[in-house]
Amino acid sequence: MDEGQSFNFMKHFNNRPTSLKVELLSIPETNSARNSYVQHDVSIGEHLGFRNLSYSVKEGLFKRKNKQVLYEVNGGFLAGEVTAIMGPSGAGKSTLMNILAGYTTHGISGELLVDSKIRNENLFRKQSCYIMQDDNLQPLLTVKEAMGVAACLKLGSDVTKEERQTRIDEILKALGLWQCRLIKTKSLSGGQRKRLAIALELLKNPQIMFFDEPTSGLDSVSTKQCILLLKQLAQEGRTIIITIHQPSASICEMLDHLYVLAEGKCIYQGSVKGVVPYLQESNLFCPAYHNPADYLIEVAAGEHGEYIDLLVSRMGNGTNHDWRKMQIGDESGMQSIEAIDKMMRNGLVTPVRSPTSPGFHWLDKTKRKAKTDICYDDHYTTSFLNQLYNGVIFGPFFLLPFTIFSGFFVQLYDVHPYMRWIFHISYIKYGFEGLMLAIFGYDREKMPCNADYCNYHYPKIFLEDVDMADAVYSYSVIFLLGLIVFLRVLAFIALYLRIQLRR
Ligand SMILES: Nc1ncnc2c1ncn2[C@@H]1O[C@H](COP(=O)(O)OP(=O)(O)OP(=O)(O)O)[C@@H](O)[C@H]1O
Repeated sequence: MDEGQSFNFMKHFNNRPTSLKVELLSIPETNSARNSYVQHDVSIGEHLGFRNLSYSVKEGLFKRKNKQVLYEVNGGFLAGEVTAIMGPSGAGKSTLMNILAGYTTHGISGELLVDSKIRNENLFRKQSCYIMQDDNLQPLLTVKEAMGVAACLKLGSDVTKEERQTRIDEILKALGLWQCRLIKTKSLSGGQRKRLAIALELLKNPQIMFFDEPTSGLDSVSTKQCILLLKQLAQEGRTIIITIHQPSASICEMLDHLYVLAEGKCIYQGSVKGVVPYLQESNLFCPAYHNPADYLIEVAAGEHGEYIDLLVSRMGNGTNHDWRKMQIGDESGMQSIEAIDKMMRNGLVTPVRSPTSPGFHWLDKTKRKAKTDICYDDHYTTSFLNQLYNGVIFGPFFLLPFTIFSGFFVQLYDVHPYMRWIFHISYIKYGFEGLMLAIFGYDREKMPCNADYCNYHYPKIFLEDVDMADAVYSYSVIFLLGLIVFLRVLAFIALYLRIQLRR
């Protein structure tokens, strides 16, 4: 988070003392804290929910006019996830957040739920915290003093001084604030201030944490680390809800769940992966290279036409949870990971190091792509280069020389001897040769000819003409299989080196 100081706080955070880890409330097995590939069944896994939630305020002279801000919105946020409430300015994000956090209590109708039961507001206040944009830190206190004051106020009298101190130390170390414990809060950087605000709240170990614009005022690196920290908090079983303005694509990918408001209604709730296909079904096509979150906000702001009512009705104003199911990784990825998981359990496959090791990744990729790699265009666009736009640029570069020197356009003895080697490594040549031999080779009988003379009446003549009379089918098969193995090994080495370099 903070430049210059290599806190490496995420490492500390992962090794957090068990005292800071939350005993899950009654969060059912479906929560994603344990497995991001699990498909969620909101009806049983919902931690924080709201039904038909409306909010209106009185405004105008003598407060006679009624202004509706939220219109019977519904939603459910799971423990173990980071949920981002998004929407254009004035959509009702802060209003919804304030209601959910229990800050706004008047002018509301509808139900607020915890674990699918009407929530007890007193209990909820103890279980939750709200971290505002403005952190309100006392400028003249040091980090440790600020924690000490907060601990005296938040922890009950049954907690001894020593226990308080231990807890403070643990939290400061876990959040990478230990090195700056003696620094006055006014001298902290933006990222450190944000972490201190979280540290203060962690003293009472809340189950549900609300953050109003946690990334505002942070640079991109600090923003990323802030979201990572929130993800870690979520992975310990907490329900994390944030409001965020136009997250970058990389930040967006880190969010588990989006809840998007437009004009006080819900136009989308679901995974980040679901945004593009969801909009496509309403004929809203997010341009390539455009951040889907930005596009969604543009749609919510009405920049692409009158779609809000349609999206609200498709989303059932927040009752539709279908788009939650599109989790990280496409379905084929999920299936292959599940298959490899199964193989590992059965002892058929042993990972090189851990499920995130290059061996695992390579094996997974190999398995996932095995069926489609036979087709070369898929190979160069998705498997080899992995990105469509890279494929468009580099694909022809790799494909064209091998196509030209495949034996279809020019033949071996027609080209300069210096260039003949390309024939011998052209996978298209071997594919083409194998195909031709399978069709016309092996003493195939004469082909039908209705004219007086057919040059290729005898398939052998055709093979001689295309310079394949001496070609051997098994060589083609061996070359192509060898190439697949070679590329796979190369991919493994590349992945391995990449991971080694990162360490
Ligand atoms: N107490 C209030 N009195 C009058 N209008 C209000 C009140 N609270 C909210 N509103 C109105 O409700 C609408 C939604 O406000 P809210 O602050 O929730 O929007 P927002 O999505 O958080 O916007 P921003 O991103 O700009 O903060 C706005 O038009 C706002 O003026």
